[in-house]
Amino acid sequence: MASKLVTIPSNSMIPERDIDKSPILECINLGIQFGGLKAVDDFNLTIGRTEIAGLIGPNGAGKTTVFNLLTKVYQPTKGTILLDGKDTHGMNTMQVNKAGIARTFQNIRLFNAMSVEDNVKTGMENQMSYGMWSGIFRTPKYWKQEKIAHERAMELLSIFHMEDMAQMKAGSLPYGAQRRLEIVRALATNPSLLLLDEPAAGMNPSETAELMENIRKIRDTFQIAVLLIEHDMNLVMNICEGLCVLNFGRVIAKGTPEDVQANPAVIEAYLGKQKEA
Ligand SMILES: Nc1ncnc2c1ncn2[C@@H]1O[C@H](COP(=O)(O)OP(=O)(O)OP(=O)(O)O)[C@@H](O)[C@H]1O
Repeated sequence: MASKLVTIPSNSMIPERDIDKSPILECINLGIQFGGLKAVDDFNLTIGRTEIAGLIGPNGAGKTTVFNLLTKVYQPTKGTILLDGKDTHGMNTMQVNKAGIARTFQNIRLFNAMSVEDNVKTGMENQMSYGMWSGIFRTPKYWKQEKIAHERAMELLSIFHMEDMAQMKAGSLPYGAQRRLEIVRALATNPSLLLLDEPAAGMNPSETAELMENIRKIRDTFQIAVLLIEHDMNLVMNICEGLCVLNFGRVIAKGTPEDVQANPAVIEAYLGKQKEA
């Protein structure tokens, strides 16, 4: 047990139950520079296999840039990202998704003209093994995989009680349901780490409360890790087991929500500003 503990960085936020397992994500001295701007610098973060972690900080702190680095929208200028112990260097967005990272976006990005079910199925494309010809000629292999995809899509939609919406156009859903659909689509890729970029943005308090329950349910059901960016402090403090606070691209605090809330640097950089608002 002691030797396993040595591999976990002392300042990590990993919860007790994950401490004897290898972390799902390790960012080591990660950084990216845009011209003269170090948008993210010396970013170190370790996430446990079933941890719900939060990435917070003021506007422009570098949170979404971290997500873009993890998902290879941007290649880091320096540092290393280990996903389940494997270096993701050189991977592209599709490859890193196949390796286990899925995300949602700050601004909803659904295929509005497609049905809810088909939106979910787009998340499964990585796992489909029938070729173009099977698709065109609708071979038995195609229908078999379609049946499996349909059942899986309905099962995932049921997490959010959205089965009845399966045939509706995604663009016609109410706002909160569109946000939930984005999460379902991300889950359809079978991730081991789910990145949620401001999942509660634009939601009313009861939708936010339901979202919190659903994030916990996702973690418990699929035994995966969740890293979320969120400005809703109530949600963050309630649901996250560990928090990492960014300011001007650098980590200024890490720890439990209680530790972070009491940290003077955080109060000044972020929470203080919120209180004044
Ligand atoms: N492609 C890019 N080119 C140049 N600068 C960029 C690029 N992407 C991000 N930045 C800059 O990097 C910094 C961090 O931006 P980022 O969007 O990651 O912040 P954030 O913490 O997610 O902010 P918010 O909470 O407002 O979404 C900002 O100064 C932003 O202007």
